Amino acid sequence: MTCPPKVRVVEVGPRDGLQNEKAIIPIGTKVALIEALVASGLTSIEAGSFVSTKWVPQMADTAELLGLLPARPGVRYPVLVPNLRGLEQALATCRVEEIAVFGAASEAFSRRNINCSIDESLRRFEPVVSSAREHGLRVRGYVSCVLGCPYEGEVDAAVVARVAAALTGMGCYEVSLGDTIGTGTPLKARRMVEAVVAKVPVEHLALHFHDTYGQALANIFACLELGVTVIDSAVAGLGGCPYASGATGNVATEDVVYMLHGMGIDTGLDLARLCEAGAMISTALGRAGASRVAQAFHAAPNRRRD
Ligand SMILES: CC(=O)SCCNC(=O)CCNC(=O)[C@H](O)C(C)(C)COP(=O)(O)OP(=O)(O)OC[C@H]1O[C@@H](n2cnc3c(N)ncnc32)[C@H](O)[C@@H]1OP(=O)(O)O
Ligand SMILES: CC(=O)CC(=O)O
Repeated sequence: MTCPPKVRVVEVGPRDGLQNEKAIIPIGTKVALIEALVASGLTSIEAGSFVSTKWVPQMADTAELLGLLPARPGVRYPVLVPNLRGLEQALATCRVEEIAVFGAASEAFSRRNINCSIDESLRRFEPVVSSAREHGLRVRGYVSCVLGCPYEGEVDAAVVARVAAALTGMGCYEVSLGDTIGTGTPLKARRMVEAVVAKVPVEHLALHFHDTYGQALANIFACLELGVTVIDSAVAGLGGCPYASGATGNVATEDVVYMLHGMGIDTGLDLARLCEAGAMISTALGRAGASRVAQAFHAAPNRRRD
């Protein structure tokens, strides 16, 4: 098997991980989490979203949060932006270097999540992407429901490829492929990425897999061989989507990094510190983290963690 020598991990815990928490998380806890993630070597940490605070109240403090994060050369705190209003808010913080627009490969999910059809969403994103780029921001794109939809079931990989190509075409430097409800399995994931790679160069793709059915690591493994070198994950396996009932968290960053390091793939990350960040937020949330690697290290504290 040929795998990339190096993989970039994009941490989405503070946004995707926390957006679905019922109790409002104190801003100090979010800052402490992000600081702990920075200490582990992460350089791309998705910090929040500029979306309707009625729809996702947990992200209502995003502007204030960004203002509390020290600027660090080489570290970015991307935010989700669904429309021009969100972009204005992001630009007003003077802290945002990168935004992400987020579409879907399922009509029903698109309507529930952002209240418009797939084509309407792409039309809506175009001025957001061009204006963001004019302001010097990097823009990432997401496609949700790439391996299944909570409302429609099966999703056609050709639609995933079409949406990913549209996002790339309008100027997204990278498109992250979201298995929002974690129903994917390895061969299906591989075939989906192959369909996308026929339209978007693999260097512009990232994997964003949720672990609802415990398949995320296997799915990532299956896609690494295709040349994908960017993986989204959330420390302690935090997460879920408010519009995908029953979906659990993202694949845990600790588990991804353990697997990659075990395969000789460099991430530049400190696994022990990632476990500390995961323990910190799990304690704050009052529950055990979902990372199997962190649990194993906790049970055998003298084992090497690199
Ligand atoms: C897979 C994932 O995890 S994706 C991430 C989770 N999902 C999300 O974050 C999506 C949340 N969805 C939303 O916020 C909404 O669907 C939107 C804003 C994208 C679109 O909603 P629409 O109702 O079509 O927008 P519309 O322009 O009509 O505005 C509706 C309300 O939202 C407000 N609004 C619109 N855009 C924004 C924004 N970017 N930030 C804050 N408020 C906004 C409007 O002011 C209006 O408020 P009001 O009801 O008090 O008058
Ligand atoms: C925007 C996202 O969070 C992507 C997904 O999980 O579908």
